[in-house]
Amino acid sequence: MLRTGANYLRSLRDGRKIYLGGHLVDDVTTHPAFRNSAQSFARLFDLKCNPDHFDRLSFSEDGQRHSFYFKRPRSRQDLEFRTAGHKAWADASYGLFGRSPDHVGSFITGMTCRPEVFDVPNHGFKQNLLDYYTYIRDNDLYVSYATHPPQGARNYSSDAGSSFFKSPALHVSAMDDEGITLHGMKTLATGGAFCDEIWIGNLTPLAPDRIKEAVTCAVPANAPGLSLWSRRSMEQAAPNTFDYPLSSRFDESDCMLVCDNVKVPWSRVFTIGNVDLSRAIYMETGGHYFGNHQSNVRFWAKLQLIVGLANKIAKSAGVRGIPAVQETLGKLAAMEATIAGLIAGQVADHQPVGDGYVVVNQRYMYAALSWCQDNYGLICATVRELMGGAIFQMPADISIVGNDQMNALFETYWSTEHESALDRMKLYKLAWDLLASEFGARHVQYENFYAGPPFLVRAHSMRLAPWASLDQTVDKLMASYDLPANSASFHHTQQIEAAIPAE
Ligand SMILES: Cc1cc2nc3c(=O)[nH]c(=O)nc-3n(C[C@H](O)[C@H](O)[C@H](O)COP(=O)(O)OP(=O)(O)OC[C@H]3O[C@@H](n4cnc5c(N)ncnc54)[C@H](O)[C@@H]3O)c2cc1C
Repeated sequence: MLRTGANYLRSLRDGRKIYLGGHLVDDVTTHPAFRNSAQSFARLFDLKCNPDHFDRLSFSEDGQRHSFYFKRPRSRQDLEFRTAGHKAWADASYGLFGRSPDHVGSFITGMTCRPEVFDVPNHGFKQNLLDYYTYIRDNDLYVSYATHPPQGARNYSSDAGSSFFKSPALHVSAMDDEGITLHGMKTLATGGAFCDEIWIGNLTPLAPDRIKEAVTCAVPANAPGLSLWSRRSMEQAAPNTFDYPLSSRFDESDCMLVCDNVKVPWSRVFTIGNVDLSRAIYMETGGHYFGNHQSNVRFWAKLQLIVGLANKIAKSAGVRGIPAVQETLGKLAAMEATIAGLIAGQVADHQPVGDGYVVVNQRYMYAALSWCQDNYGLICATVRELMGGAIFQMPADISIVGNDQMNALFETYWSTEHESALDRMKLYKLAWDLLASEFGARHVQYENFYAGPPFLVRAHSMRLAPWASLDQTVDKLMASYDLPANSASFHHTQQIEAAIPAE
């Protein structure tokens, strides 16, 4: 089934508990902190149902139509289909929704490509995963995830054996025949305000004694006892769309997940009590690779917006003909081509996974992730430098057009030969919102941390690098030469010099 935007919006009115400071949000589809962004998510759902995009954004299986990211790929063509779907969706939201439904949806799809990893004695976790995949696929559900302990948690001893578990980190506080009970806090469900379901897990490695935290499960966003503590809403802080075109419409939300005796039936539990397995399920299946490939594609869409903006800014400022500026634009264009190439390479050099499935090239995917982490801040700083002081030369806000006399002066003095004053203001307001506003600053932080801190992302490249073959390259070169022909006399001279006492 493919859900329409209207159907999706209706399902968000489900009594979920979202706190904005001390205020309980009654309905995210109408609340000024969330309503425009909810509409932007709804448009993604509508795009899938649009006949023009039908074949690109959905596929048929088991007699039903499904969203593209639920496709389990068996060939390069299948991978290309998935990548094109991610790109079309990311283009529709300009790469600004990091956790669009195809992110965690891809993680879960990737896990089902090697479900035997979930197979542990006395539990039906493998079947639970496959059933959950079918459930979210057939109902076209949007899943977000919270997979890290809260920062404060590392200062507590886990005290796993005691009945009183001191850490604030989310953990299993009880279990019975029906299922498990969750208590505590988890970091950080981006999209939490807008999703149907939340996947709870562990992408940060857990210390061996933190067994109670080693749980993987899924809960509906309106589960009794679950609350989402949202950061400040940038949508609400934006006075209008002209001055803040992105904050006002693409604020995807980041929420801490707080569980107060949340009951989870066994059918929604995927790992429990196994510290290593709770993390291995992502890396030893297709999960981490499909999910983060989506992130690479989404980044590419955002970079295309940024590089396009840089070009327009250079034209608007009348500096595009200057060689140094052209060099800067060339550097940005090369960066855009780099990420495009890294994405294409992942598909071209795909790898087998599980029983007949394929996954994007794992090393290239992590290389792209690492490259994005290293370069996003630099890219933003480069374009901000191109902007000069433009934003501060503009009137405070769009209310200028409401004053005829002032507006006439504005158009007289601020227009250029090729651009109206209003068009210039529109361009710079957009650039500022993307690169420098609170929304822009959040994106810098997002690109640096959403896949875990940089040292953890680099650890994946360390883990997968073909060290033996890299060493062999060095060995081969070193074996191609030896001691100099006159080495005997060379050593003799050295020995004599060493034997002479220093004065
Ligand atoms: C905007 C945003 C959105 C996010 N969305 C999600 C989401 O949807 N789902 C989700 O699960 N998570 C999400 N995250 C959480 C993200 O994965 C974590 O922020 C990340 O794992 C870092 O954890 P932390 O914030 O607790 O920082 P910490 O782990 O406390 O790190 C703080 C600093 O210390 C450094 N540091 C810590 N330990 C080490 C070490 N051993 N060696 C070297 N340096 C170290 C880090 O690199 C960092 O610079 C999001 C984060 C951000 C910022």
